[in-house]
Parts: sequence; C-alpha cells; structure tokens
Amino acid sequence: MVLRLDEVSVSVETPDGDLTLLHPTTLTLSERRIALIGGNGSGKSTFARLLNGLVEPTTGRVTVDELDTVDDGAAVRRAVGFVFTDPGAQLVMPTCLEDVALSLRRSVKDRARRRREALDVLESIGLADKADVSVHALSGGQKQMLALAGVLATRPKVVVADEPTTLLDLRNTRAVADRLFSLTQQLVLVTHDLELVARCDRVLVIDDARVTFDGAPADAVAHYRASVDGAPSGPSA
Ligand SMILES: Nc1ncnc2c1ncn2[C@@H]1O[C@H](COP(=O)(O)OP(=O)(O)OP(=O)(O)O)[C@@H](O)[C@H]1O
Repeated sequence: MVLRLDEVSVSVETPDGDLTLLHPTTLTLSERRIALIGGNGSGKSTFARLLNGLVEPTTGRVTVDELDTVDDGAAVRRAVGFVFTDPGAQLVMPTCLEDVALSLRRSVKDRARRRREALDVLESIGLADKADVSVHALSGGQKQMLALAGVLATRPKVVVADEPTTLLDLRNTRAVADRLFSLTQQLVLVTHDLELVARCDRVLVIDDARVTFDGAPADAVAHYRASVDGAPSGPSA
C-alpha cells in the first residue's frame, strides 16, 4: 500500500492558543515495515492516527492507495487496522470469543460461521481455551494478543500499531513483536523499543511535531540518540 501525506499539518485549539501537533509534512510510505520513533509528546501518535483517519489533517491530505482518509474514511478504516498501546481501549465485549466476533460482524453475517471464524482466530493466537473467559481475566500480554487478533480478523492491508509492547514484559513483548513482524501486511510501528526499530526497513524520527530524520534504522537511531544527548536533561515539555 502507498501511504501518502501531502502538505499535512495538524493543529488543535487549546486555552493557550493553537498548538501544532504536526508541522507541514509531505512524504510517501510504501515500505513493508516502517517505524516511528521520538521522545514523549513529539507527535508520533498524531502521525500514526492520521494514517487511518483517527486524526484528520488540519491542512493537506492523507491518502491510502488513493483513498482519502477524510472523504473515504470507512474504506480507509477497513484497509488500515489500528492497534492501541492499551488493549483495554480495544477490548469491549465481555468474553474473548465475543470480542473477536465483534470484529467480524461486518464481514461475516452468519452468526454460527462468525463464531467458528472467531474461534479459529483465538486458536491462531493460542487463546482458544479462553474463548468464554472474560477479557478482564487475561494477562496484559494475552489482552494485547487478543486486541491484535481482533484487528487481524478484519484482514486489513496495513497494520498501524501505537506502542503495542510498551505495557508488556520482555516475554510478551517478544511474542507480540514476533506476531507483528510475521505479518504479511504492511506494518507501521510506533515504538520506544530500539530492538524492534532495528527490524524495520525505514524509520522516521519525530521531534517537536516534525519529521527530523527519515532513513535506515541504524542511522535513525544514531540521529535520535544524538538529539537526546544534545538536549538539556530532564523530560521535555
Ligand atoms: N487533542 C489534543 N489536544 C491538545 N493537545 C494534544 C492533543 N493531542 C495531542 N496533544 C499533545 O500533542 C503532543 C503530541 O502528542 P502525541 O500523542 O502525538 O505524542 P507522542 O509522540 O505519541 O507521545 P508519547 O510517546 O508520549 O505517546 C503532546 O504534547 C500531546 O499532549
């Protein structure tokens, strides 16, 4: 898929005046695995959310294979699945089976078939035995796997994942990352995990609402480290 930002900026009104979340940006993303890195509050989530229309550009256009994220919002959301940091944002049904089945409600109208397909999805992520268990009874890693499975069940062409391993321990980080990197779909990954960054084809460094570097993982990480080393210590505003 070709993800294109054409002179895209994002700003919001705040009590203190307009706040720019992304300065005008033009670029085309077609690589299989793309990482977005940068400090807290730099604008990574804003950028990621633009790609499936969760955030709309204030100026310019975002397109996904020619589909406009504003004008063709429903089609874009079918094509671009979004995985949140906190799976709680995504798991809305009482049981695991019902949650995956909810993702299938548009594509599979027959209830019995939907249930079978949802069970297949649970099987594929090793959670078949949890089908009738409450989503709240799952561990953090299991919840993130279930949220990812719910997204994959809709067969998106692109998966955008916003810090999907941030809340996970090392074992679950590896499990979720291995699943993400085994996808045949295009992957756009927001992460602070430099091991995952190294597995990507292209990396954008975002700093203060701008893409400040765009290139190969090693170069991007070097740029990011240099920007941190050169900055005053302590959390940025
Ligand atoms: N709707 C909004 N209204 C006001 N401020 C916002 C809004 N959305 C984001 N921001 C602010 O814009 C900045 C960029 O936010 P964003 O979530 O894109 O950053 P991020 O790089 O993903 O950060 P983190 O790594 O901490 O998740 C932050 O300072 C955030 O508080």
